[in-house]
Amino acid sequence: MKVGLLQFTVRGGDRKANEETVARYMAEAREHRPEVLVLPEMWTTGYDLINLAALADDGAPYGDLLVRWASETGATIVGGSSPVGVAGRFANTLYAYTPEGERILSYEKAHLFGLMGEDRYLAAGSAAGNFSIGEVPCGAVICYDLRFPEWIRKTVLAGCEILFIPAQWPLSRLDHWRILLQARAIENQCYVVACNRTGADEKGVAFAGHSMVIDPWGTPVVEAGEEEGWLWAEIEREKVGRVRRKMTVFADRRVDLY
Ligand SMILES: NC(=O)CCC(=O)C(=O)O
Repeated sequence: MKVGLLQFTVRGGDRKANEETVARYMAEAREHRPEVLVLPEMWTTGYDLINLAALADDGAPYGDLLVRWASETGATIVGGSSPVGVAGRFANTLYAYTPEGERILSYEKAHLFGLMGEDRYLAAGSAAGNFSIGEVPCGAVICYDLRFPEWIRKTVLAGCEILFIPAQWPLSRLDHWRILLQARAIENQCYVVACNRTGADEKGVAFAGHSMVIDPWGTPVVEAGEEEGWLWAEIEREKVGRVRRKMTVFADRRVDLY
C-alpha cells in the first residue's frame, strides 16, 4: 500500500491559503499513484481558536475538498482534521474518504490539549476511530491522543493494523514525538503513520515536521525533516501478521489483572 504524508506550513485563520497549498500538492501527488494520502491536524484553519465560530464549518466544505482530492488522485484520503461545528458544538474532526467519495471515518479528537487552549474552545469526542481501507482494518487518533496508550490500545483491540495520527506537534517536544510514536507501534504491533505540520504559527511556535511511518516492529520506514512536502512510504501489511505471530503480545495479555 503506497502512502503519502503531506507536511506543510499551515496559515492560521487562512482557509483559502491552506486549501490552495494542499490543492497544489494534490496535483503533484497524482503521478506517484498513491493509495492513501494523509494530511496534518487542523490544516484548514490552524489553531486560530478565538475565531473558531467564523472559521469552522459544518463539515461540508472540509469534506467536499477531501472528496474532490480523493477522486482526482484515486487515493483514500485520511484528511488530517478541521474544526467542525454543529449547533454551536465544535470538535477537532478527522474525516476519511474513499476515491469513490464514501466517508469511511468521522473521528473527533478525544483528548483536548490544554497547552494550546483546546479545552476552552472545543468539545471532546468519545468514540474510537476504527475504519477500514479495503480489507485492511485501520484506526486513527489525533495528536495529543498519542499520549494516552489506553485509548490507542482500545482502538487496536477493536482491530487496527495501521494507525493514522495527524498532528500539530511542536519542535520543542520532537523527542517525545519520536519516542511515543515508536512506543505505540511496538506495543500495538501495528504500522504508525504520523503526519505533522511544519513551520511556525502566528505566535512564533515552531512545529516539528518529522512526519513518520513506523513498522509494527517499531522500525522507522521513513522520516521527514523539517521542510514542507510529501513523504512517501510503502506499507507491507504481511509484516503486521509476522510480528504478531512471532511475539504473541496480544495472546499474552493478563486480562485477569487489567
Ligand atoms: N495539537 C496537539 O494536540 C499538540 C500535542 C502536543 O504538543 C503534545 O506535546 O502532546
